[in-house]
Parts: sequence; C-alpha cells; structure tokens
Amino acid sequence: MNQDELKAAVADAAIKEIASQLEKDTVLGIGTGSTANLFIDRLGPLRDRFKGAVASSKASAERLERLGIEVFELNDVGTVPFYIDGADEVNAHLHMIKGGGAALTREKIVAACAKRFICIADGSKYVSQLGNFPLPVEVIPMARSYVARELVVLGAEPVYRQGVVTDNGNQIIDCFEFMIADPVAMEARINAIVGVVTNGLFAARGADVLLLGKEDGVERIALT
Ligand SMILES: O=C[C@H](O)[C@H](O)[C@H](O)COP(=O)(O)O
Repeated sequence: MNQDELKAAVADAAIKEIASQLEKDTVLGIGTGSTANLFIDRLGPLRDRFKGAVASSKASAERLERLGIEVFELNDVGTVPFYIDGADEVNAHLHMIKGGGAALTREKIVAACAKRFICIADGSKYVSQLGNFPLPVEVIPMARSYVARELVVLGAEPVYRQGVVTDNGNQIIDCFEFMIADPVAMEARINAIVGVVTNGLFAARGADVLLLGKEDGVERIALT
C-alpha cells in the first residue's frame, strides 16, 4: 500500500471508532491536513447522524461546509467529545509534532477542548524520538527574529517559513536539527519565549488513541 492508501485506511478506522457514539447533538472536533481531509470526506455521508463540527482551520471548515456539515465556533460549543487529526510525527507515548500545514495553534486549542484525541497517521509518522520532522513554532511577526535567536540557544536551527501566514495572521519558524529528548519540558520551554504563540509539540496534551496505518492493517494504540 502507498502512503495515500494507508491514510485512507486510518480515516476509515476513525469513522468506525466514533460512528457508534454519534448522537444528534454531537459536535466533533476536526483537524487539518491530508489525512484529516480523508476523514472529513468520509463524514459527509454521516452528516444526518450528528449536529456538526468545530474546525481547526479555515480550510477544514470550508471542506466540512461543502459536504453539508454545519461548522460551529468553539466558543459556542465548549467541549467536543472527540478531536480527530493527523500528525507529522508521533511516538509511543502519543506525543506528536504537528503544524506541517501551519494549523498548529487552532489544532492545539480544539484538542485542549476535546475529551478524546484520536490521532490518525500512516506508519511513516511513527518514530522513537520526535524531531526529525522540523518542529513548527507560530510567532507574532514582530518577534520573529528574537524568537529565532532564543531557539538557537535551545539547540535548534530555526528557518523562517517564507510566504506562510497562519489563519491567525502570524508567521511560522521551523526548527531543524532538533531532536527532542523530553517533549513535555520542551513544549513548555518554547512556549515560554515571549512572542511565541505556540509550538507544534503536542505532549502536555497528547493523543489518547493512535490509529496507525501499516502494511498489515491499522494498529490501534490506546493510552486510556
Ligand atoms: O498543520 C497541519 C497539521 O498539524 C497536520 O495535521 C499535520 O501536518 C499532518 O498532515 P498530513 O495528514 O497532511 O500529513
């Protein structure tokens, strides 16, 4: 199976994971990216079985609405029972690096409001240590150079993601050559730099369930 087929398999598995728990008043939290898109496409035919969704990006909101799924503001919903999203890397503790598509901040906000985070990823995303994928950091534009210097102090090689503006009007710095031994501590350390909105480590609030697409099927890894 190629990577797209593995992503489709985990999107199918995520539908199976939640389908029996959909109620008329259910509002789902929906992530961003190519794997999340496959999940959204599979939600379309189920739209009459739940109330709607909160999206972690404008792109996902538009995709949901095109399928006839109502999109709600997170402030009007409060909590969501599930947040379903992909990842750029995930480890055995279900800590992740996310933000390859620059949606990390809204993703982290919706994930924080979710009772369960279901991560869907093809097998290439599973790693023993996070950091081979460059860690994204969303910054307030005027702080970009300052934050980059602070990231160098932490051992990263920061690179400005030219031309990218987040849904929040901010910029992205990617941290290269930055293997992360303690994701929980590093997430907090980077977030403490003035001018950082958030970083793409999802460790303090990692996933609860990982559906991992492999050649021999979808492996389900659950922490709780
Ligand atoms: O900002 C983007 C998100 O964090 C995505 O969930 C992540 O980059 C994974 O995307 P994909 O499913 O396209 O590999």
